[in-house]
Amino acid sequence: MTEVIQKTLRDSAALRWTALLLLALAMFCAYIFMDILSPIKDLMAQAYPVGRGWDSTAFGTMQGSETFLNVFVFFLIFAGIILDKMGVRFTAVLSGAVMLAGALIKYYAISTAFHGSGIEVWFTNHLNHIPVFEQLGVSPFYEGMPASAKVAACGFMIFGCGAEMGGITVSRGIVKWFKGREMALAMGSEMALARLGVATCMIFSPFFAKLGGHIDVSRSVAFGVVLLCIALIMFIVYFFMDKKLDAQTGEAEEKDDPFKVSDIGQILKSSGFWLVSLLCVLYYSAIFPFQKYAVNMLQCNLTFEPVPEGSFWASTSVTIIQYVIMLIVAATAFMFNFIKNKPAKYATMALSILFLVGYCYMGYMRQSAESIFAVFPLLAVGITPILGNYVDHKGKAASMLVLGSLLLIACHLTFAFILPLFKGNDLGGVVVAYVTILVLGSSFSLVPASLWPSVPKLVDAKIIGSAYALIFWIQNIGLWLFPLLIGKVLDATNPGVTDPTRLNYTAPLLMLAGLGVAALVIGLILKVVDKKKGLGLEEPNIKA
Ligand SMILES: NCCCC[C@H](NC(=O)[C@@H](N)CCCCN)C(=O)O
Repeated sequence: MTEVIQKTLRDSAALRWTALLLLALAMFCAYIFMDILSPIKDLMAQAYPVGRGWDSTAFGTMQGSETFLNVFVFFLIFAGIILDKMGVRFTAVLSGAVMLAGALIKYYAISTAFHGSGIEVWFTNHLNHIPVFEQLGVSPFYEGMPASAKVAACGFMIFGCGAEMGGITVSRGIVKWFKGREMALAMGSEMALARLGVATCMIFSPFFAKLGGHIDVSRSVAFGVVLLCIALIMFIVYFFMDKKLDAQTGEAEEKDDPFKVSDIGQILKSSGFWLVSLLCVLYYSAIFPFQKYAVNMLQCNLTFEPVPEGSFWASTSVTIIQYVIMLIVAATAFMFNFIKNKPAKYATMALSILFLVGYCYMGYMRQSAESIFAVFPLLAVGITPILGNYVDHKGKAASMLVLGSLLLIACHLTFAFILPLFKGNDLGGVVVAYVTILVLGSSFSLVPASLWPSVPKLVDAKIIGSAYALIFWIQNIGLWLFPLLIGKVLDATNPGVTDPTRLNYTAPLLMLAGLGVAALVIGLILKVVDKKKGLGLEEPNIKA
């Protein structure tokens, strides 16, 4: 008698990768919105109608608001509980709707309709002091903050809740569909698409703001809002796939064996969980906050020759060509994971490296810090899935965390002490900058590709959502604190410097290298604990 094996959606590679694509595309859109105003800080500083009159403090306060509710109102903890109680599909759609609601508020604050409205008058006169937060010294607004920045910050806080909720939901969704299969490759691919989102935003936000020769900053935000509508649609389509999967497996995770708040105690008792969380906050605090200052750090340490107006290197078409090259690098690097034939595999890799070199050359010819730093997310796009694939088949996640921290330290020290030696040496400085950024990009692939897929090895599947939420919450404290600290250290170590391209970045870079040292120590302890307790972090995800 032939046995009939019941196949579910996740047994089909095409369908589980489709589920991943839906989740990853939604996060791609979310990452674009996260940084939508970052590349147009200079435009936002100009007076209305070109910009909105935001000085650096207003801009920085608005940018920092993304993590505010997650950290200080513990929203992420609630998000984790919602995820464990309600399941992946419900939370995915909820996070998409919350992101969109926050984004619409931010769009309204920056639109021309807000200017001169009653709401603008109200916000100008209110919310300058919020006693409960002021006592903690963490007020989200300040006296004199432009009303548009305040309302945009409110929207961004709400968006941040949705985005981080989306982040933990997607992680849990990937565990649900890929556990025991190519889980790290799937997580690596999702993060690669997120990095592509950052690069897309860096290129297209200024493009939309300046479209047609007439500056309108709200167009950039509108572009982000449209993408978040697409993100919500992706989550809704995923909802139906996930529902079908549960119907097939009969898992109904939210009904059987329901989550209890007391389960969180179980997570907190795991030493592996604490070590991974600490490593996460230390490592990411030396990366994401640095990303916000990196362009300025390069401007301070490199010498750029202005590119003549009207030349090819100053044109819009070069932006588009660079973006297309970026997509080719990403696509060829991704294909590398799936090609079995060895010569074809290495030919694809060579092609990817060739286009990467072309991309770097274009960055150099454009003579701007932004175009040089744009290679940072690109390298992560290319190699995060490759490293994820390695973790799936060979393991070694804890060793990769140690190596990633070592590279992080080396890069920040190079930026602090070696790069300034090349000031005035155009080509030498750019080569040192590119090599260091590329090494930092490898580190930024090693750690995420090994850290996130390790979490399911540390806690029970039933409470994985809360575990991811707790890690994100701890990480968000660092993401809120370190951009502020970098600014303060910069001010303290550069008294009287008024030219923003002449700042000395040694002290903040040393602080970031210090975070790397702490992450390295935690990584080494994690390796010891892993061996002693048999956590399985060095083991492959796919057992032959
Ligand atoms: N499925 C998501 C895995 C985590 C990816 C990770 N993102 C984060 O850690 C976010 N909490 C922080 C995003 C902050 C951006 N402003 C990543 O490596 O991107």
